[in-house]
Amino acid sequence: MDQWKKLYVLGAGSYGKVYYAVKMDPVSLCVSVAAVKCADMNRSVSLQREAEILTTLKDSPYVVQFIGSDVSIDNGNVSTYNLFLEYAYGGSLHDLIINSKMRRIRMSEVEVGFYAYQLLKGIQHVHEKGWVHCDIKPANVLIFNNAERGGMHKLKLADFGLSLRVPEGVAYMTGAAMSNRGTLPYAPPESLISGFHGRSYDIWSLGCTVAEMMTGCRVWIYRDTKDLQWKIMNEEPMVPSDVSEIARDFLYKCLIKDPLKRWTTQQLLQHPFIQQALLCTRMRETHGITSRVNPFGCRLGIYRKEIHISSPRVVESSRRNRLSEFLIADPAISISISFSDHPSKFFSSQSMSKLRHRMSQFCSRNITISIPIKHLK
Ligand SMILES: Nc1ncnc2c1ncn2[C@@H]1O[C@H](COP(=O)(O)OP(=O)(O)OP(=O)(O)O)[C@@H](O)[C@H]1O
Repeated sequence: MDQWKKLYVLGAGSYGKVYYAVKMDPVSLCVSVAAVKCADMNRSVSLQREAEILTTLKDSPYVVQFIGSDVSIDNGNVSTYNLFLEYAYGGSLHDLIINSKMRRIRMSEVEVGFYAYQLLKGIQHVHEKGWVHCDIKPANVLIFNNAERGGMHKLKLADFGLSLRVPEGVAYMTGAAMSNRGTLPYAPPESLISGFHGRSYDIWSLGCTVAEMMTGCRVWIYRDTKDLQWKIMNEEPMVPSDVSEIARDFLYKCLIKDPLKRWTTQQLLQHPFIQQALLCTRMRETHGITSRVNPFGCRLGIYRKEIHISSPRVVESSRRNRLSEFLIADPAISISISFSDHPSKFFSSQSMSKLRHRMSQFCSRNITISIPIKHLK
C-alpha cells in the first residue's frame, strides 16, 4: 500500500490516529481516497484484530469496506500498522444528530426508519457472520452521501474493535458484574447485571441509537457513572412520547429488558416502523413517476412531497388502510387531489363530500388535505 499518502488527521482512537489519505493512479491520474487507522506496531493488536473481523464482513453494503493493511516505517524507524478503510465523506451519525439538534430540525420518522433499516441490515450481516458488534452508537456509524435516495444518507457500521465472536444461540459471559464491553449509555442491563453479551446486546444499543435520532438526546439522563449503571439495571430508558405509536412500539421491542425476549434483527426488519419507512422512501424515489401499487389503485405520482391523483375512484377500505399507514409514516406529506377532468365524471357532489369526509379521517397532525372543488356545481 506504498502509494498512499497520509494528508491530515481525521481523529484519534485509543490505539492511535486516523488519517485522510490519497493515492493517484499514475496511468489514469484518478485519485482514490481512504481513511487510515494507524497504531505503533507494538500497540496494534486491536487494529490487527479489527482487520481480521472486517475481512469476514466484506460483502455487505451496510458495513464500512476494508481496503487492506500494511506496515510502514514512519518518523525515522518506528514501525506503524496501517488499516485502510473506505472514506466516509459525511462524517458520523453522531455529527448528523448534533447538526440537526443545533439547527432545531427533527429527523422525520421516515428518515429515522430508513436509517434504522440500514443499521438493522448491517447488524444482521454481522450476526450472520458470527460476530456481535458490542459498540453500536451514533459515533460508530459512518455516513456516505446518497443523493438518489431522496436526499437521505447511506449508513455503514464501523469500529469493530470491541466485537466478539458469538455464534447463534450462544452468549459470551465476562464472568463479572459491571463488565460491559461497549460504551456505557448504549449498554443493555444484562451486560451490567451478569456480564451477558449476546446478539441481543446490539439490538439494545440500536434502540438507544434510534431514540437518539428521534429526539437528539440520549435515552438516559444521569449524574455520574454509578448513577447511570444503576438506572440501566433498574429503570426503563426514556422512550419519546411525541412520536407515532408505531415508532414507540419499535423502540419498546428493541429495549425489552429480558435479552431472550428482545426482538431479533429478522423480527425488527418486518416491524411496521421499518416497512412504512421503506414504502415511503421508495415512493419518494419515484418523483412523479406513476406507481402501479398505491393506496387508491389509480394513477398516483409524488413530487416534492405532494401526491397528485388523477381519476380517483372511491377508496376501498383495504386501500384506505394503506393510505393511512403511509400518512402516519411521513407526517410532512401533504395530500392534494387534483382532477384531470371534470370531477362530475367521477363523482356526484354527494360522493365527493363522502370522499372528503373519509379522507379527513386519515388526516392527523400537520397533514393537510386539500380537495379542489372549484369544478363542482
Ligand atoms: N472510514 C472513515 N472515514 C472517515 N472518518 C473516519 C473513518 N473511520 C474513522 N473515522 C473518524 O476517525 C475518528 C476516530 O475513529 P475511531 O472509530 O477509530 O475512534 P473512536 O471510536 O473515537 O476510538 P476507539 O475506537 O478507540 O473508541 C472519528 O472521528 C471517526 O469519525
